[in-house]
Amino acid sequence: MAFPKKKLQGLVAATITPMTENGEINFSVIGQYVDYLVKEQGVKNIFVNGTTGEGLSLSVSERRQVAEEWVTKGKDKLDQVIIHVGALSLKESQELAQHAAEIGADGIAVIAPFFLKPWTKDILINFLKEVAAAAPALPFYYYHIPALTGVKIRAEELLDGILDKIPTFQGLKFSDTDLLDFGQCVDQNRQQQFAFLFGVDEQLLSALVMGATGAVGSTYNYLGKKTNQMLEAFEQKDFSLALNYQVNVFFPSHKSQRYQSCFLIYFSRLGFGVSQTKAIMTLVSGIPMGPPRLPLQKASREFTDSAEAKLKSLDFLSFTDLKDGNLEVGS
Ligand SMILES: CC(=O)N[C@@H]([C@@H](O)[C@H](O)[C@H](O)CO)[C@@H](O)CC(=O)C(=O)O
Repeated sequence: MAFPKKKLQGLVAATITPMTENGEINFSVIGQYVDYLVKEQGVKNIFVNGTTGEGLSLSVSERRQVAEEWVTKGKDKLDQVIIHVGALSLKESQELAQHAAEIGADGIAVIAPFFLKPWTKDILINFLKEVAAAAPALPFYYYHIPALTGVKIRAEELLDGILDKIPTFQGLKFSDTDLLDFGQCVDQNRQQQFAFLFGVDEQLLSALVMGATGAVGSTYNYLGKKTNQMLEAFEQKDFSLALNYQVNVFFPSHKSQRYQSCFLIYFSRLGFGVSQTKAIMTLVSGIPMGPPRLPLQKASREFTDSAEAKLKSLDFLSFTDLKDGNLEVGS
């Protein structure tokens, strides 16, 4: 099957679903959100209704509306809009896949069903195949996130011969820390033009070494610009600069001076997930993301106050030059 679209590569922001204080979806800020990603973060690909977007906590009707809003507002601004259409019900998943095709999305992604689970590769493939068939003109991505789905079938095993079963298969979104599995996926599919999109932001540099062609993640909503600089350094083979970005932005040593100023490590100590992502994105972008939906809880006041103080101390919107390995602005 020939797709007219160019290969999905580079950074893909896993979008947040903005909500009002009373838990309804706040469609009114999505246009502004698109502009923020493109202009402030240099990110032109998005992944909608995934984990960060609380896709599985939305009704089917809400998922359709959210997808539609992103496609509409992203028209002529974004390069690719990928819609996550995974669901426990095959029927719902197919409906969402068909809908994504109708509204002009650029691709669909599906996680493994996670309540009544597929226990073998063949069963999982059968499920994915049925969903993909509902949108036969759209590129299909498998979203591998075993820690959340509990489906531990190795991605490398799943990819073996996948085009025979799912002709629209275009790539893998790999949200797991098993870099051996990821590396094998890349290595064993060198003949194919698949996209290998890594989903553990703090480990992206290692995944680039293993052959990642792009990345999907929550932090690219507000760390897109910085991470693009890391991708550029990697591309230029300036590995020490690339490492500097990854280490400074995501995981400096606990003992180092930088620890106090590091972004993700600092926040992960306070507890980091979708709720905290919403709070940080609101602070950094100025666009209200609102609370998450139950069963998630709003980030605590303690977290938000502490995050705000930290962001101010880091002068977060204007990082100093990382070439010096220095992120310690005003702290
Ligand atoms: C479990 C989880 O939410 N993982 C995130 C990461 O971007 C994660 O937030 C980041 O690596 C920080 O830990 C993404 O893989 C999820 C994602 O892409 C999505 O929202 O679908």
